[in-house]
Amino acid sequence: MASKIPIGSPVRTQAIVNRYFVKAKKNLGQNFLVDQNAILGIVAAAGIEADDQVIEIGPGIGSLTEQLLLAGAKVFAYEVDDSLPPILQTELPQKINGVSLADRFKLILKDVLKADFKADIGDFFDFSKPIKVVANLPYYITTPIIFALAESDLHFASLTLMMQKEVAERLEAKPGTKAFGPLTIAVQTQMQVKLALTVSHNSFMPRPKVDSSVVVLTPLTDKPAISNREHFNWVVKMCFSQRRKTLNNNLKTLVPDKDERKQLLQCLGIDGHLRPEDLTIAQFIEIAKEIPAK
Ligand SMILES: C[S@@+](CC[C@H](N)C(=O)[O-])C[C@H]1O[C@@H](n2cnc3c(N)ncnc32)[C@H](O)[C@@H]1O
Repeated sequence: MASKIPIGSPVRTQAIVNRYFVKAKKNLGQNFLVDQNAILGIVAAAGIEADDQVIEIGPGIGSLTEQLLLAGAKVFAYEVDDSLPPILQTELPQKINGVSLADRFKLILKDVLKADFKADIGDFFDFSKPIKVVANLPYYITTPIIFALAESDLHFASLTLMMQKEVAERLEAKPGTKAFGPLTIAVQTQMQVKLALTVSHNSFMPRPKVDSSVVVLTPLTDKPAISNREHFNWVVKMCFSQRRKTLNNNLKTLVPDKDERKQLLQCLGIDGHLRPEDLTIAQFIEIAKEIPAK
């Protein structure tokens, strides 16, 4: 039996890939982190402290998981690739500060988009305490998982998520910019968005085509009142249906009558000649309130 890979080794990912002949599965968004600075950067951005309860999405071969455990977190992980758990069970530290791995780490083989968090996690976590989500996300689930987490009834302290740089830019965009759109608005009405770090594509194995960013999302304590979120998201989507056209044009589907449209915009004090990206989030909330739900 080959000797154990040292805990916290900066070449851990490469060593595990070599030892277990791991072939990254493109269809599962497998881009394993090889850059120790990036891994430690994610743990720092998440502000992991002893006994933090962390949900990790896609532990892969455990490069990030190991550092979460060493920082003192208790980790519950969702993974879909059934070839990986045996590697994790062998290569993760068997004891962390005198506590056994089984008491600090639990994995469920399940698509996180089908998660029933409280039922899946059971008594592994104390749900009266806040939970942190930390993940180097498989890119293909970035948007749906953010929506699913935002809608879940778990008490989150924060979501620290690695994603494609371009998606991160959309999340933190300001009005008046090209990146500002329905995703920005859906997220910023629920969470504060902070860009923590940018990670070069060279930090992954295999190397993706584009760079990534780590974003920290923190639930807003003072969320704007949006009574029907589905309706709100739909109105916003319709307002952006033709980005290059004016708001007045985009509103035609929602308010077909020209005079009614004019009156609505006048009443709200919004210039119909503006492009949708030039409106503020507060203005979208006002528009949605005036449009009857389907
Ligand atoms: C980008 S890799 C990250 C691996 C590891 N955390 C790292 O940073 O090196 C994404 C991981 O998510 C897993 N995954 C893909 N789709 C998933 C899903 N729907 N639910 C849970 N895990 C998923 C992949 O198998 C892979 O291990």
